[in-house]
Amino acid sequence: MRYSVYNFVIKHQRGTIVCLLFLCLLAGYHLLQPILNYDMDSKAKTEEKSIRNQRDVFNEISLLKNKISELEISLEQAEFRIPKTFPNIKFLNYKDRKRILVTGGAGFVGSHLVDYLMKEGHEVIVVDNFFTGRKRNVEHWIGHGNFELIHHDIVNPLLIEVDEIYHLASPASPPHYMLNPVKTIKTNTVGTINMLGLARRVNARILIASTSEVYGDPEIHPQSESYWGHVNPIGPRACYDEGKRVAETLSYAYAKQEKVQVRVARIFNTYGPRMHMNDGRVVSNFILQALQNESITIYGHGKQTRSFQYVTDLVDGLVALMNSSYTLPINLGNPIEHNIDEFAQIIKSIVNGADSSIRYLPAVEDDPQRRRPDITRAKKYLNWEPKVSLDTGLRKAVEYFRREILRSSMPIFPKVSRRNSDKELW
Ligand SMILES: O=C(O)[C@H]1O[C@H](OP(=O)(O)OP(=O)(O)OC[C@H]2O[C@@H](n3ccc(=O)[nH]c3=O)[C@H](O)[C@@H]2O)[C@H](O)[C@@H](O)[C@@H]1O
Repeated sequence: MRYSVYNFVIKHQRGTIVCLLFLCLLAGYHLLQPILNYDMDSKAKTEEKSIRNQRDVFNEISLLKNKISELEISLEQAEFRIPKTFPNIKFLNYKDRKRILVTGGAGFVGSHLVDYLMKEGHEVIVVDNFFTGRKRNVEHWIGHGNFELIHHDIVNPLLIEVDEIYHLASPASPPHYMLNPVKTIKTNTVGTINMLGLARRVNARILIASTSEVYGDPEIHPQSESYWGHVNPIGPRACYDEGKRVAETLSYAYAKQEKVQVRVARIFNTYGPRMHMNDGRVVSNFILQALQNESITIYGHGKQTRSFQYVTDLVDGLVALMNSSYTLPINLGNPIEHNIDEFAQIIKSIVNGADSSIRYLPAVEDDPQRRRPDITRAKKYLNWEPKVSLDTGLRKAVEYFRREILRSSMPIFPKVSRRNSDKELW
């Protein structure tokens, strides 16, 4: 039998091979089919997955693109706001360099004083609660080795080591100081006690920023330092007027009892760049109204008078007073007097194209009717008098407010390089 199968295979060699091949192919097909099917399934799935992945990647890319453009905007703003180099300063050796504290140093007057002291080469410590002060006013010094900014309310004690203190912290614009009268009184009384206490502890000389408002609605004209004033102790301005009067009283009590070296500046109306857009005082109000062709608001009859000094003149006076040996109060102001009606016309003539009408509003309660400093003392003891004319100063203020309006109307601040700009730091 075995022999016959063998013979049959030998005899039909080709047919047998073909049959075997066919059987092998059949078996192979059955064996490979699941694998082939699986491969096709997985290929489809992989394709689907890769499409999904591509979609995810695309979404992520557009999210990242949005993030990048947000970062680009922030960077552009930061580049504009924070110069990479600092304004030039003088070099002072260790012996001449003082550590100077400026309370309210991020405010309008304070920040101009900080610029002056920094440029002179001193170490300056600014303390501000940012109620009316703004970081922006001193940001060109942030990061400088001689500069320090402390967010602190002087109503609470402060323990630092300094050689001199300029105590300027307090809101000064009537709408601001009337907003929270209790806080205004606290700042000028408790805050002043804290600063006088600090001056006593570290044996520092302290300059107190007082005000023409200590004269109230004056019955003497012009006002000299010997005039005791005419203040309504319970009126809406009393929180500031009486607060500053107590600050002066405290200063001389500490001088007499604790031998603290005090200097007292009675500051008259001051204006210039870095005043707040919503400061509410006459200079900023009139300029902003004229620039925007809105009507100019005069409170009362407009015959009340003021004398306006440019901020850098005031800074020169403050520094001269601090460095002098004169200890009684000193008026710092510009003796050129204008009534508010005239002042409105002056602003209109300086702001090109201003077409504002004049609108008379009810008078402000207890508004001082005449104010002009007698600066005989300042001339005699400090050799100081204002240098900047009203026209020059107002043009700078107008330019500043023009930029502020532009700035507040733009989503991204205009790219203006302020690097090494020693002239205009605002
Ligand atoms: O600028 C300053 O340095 C002084 O400003 C204020 O004193 P005040 O003179 O009343 O300041 P303004 O609010 O600018 O008022 C000046 C005059 O203009 C008037 N005014 C103000 C704003 C306005 O829109 N329209 C207007 O007619 C006021 O009624 C006032 O008669 C502060 O009380 C002082 O401490 C500060 O030293």
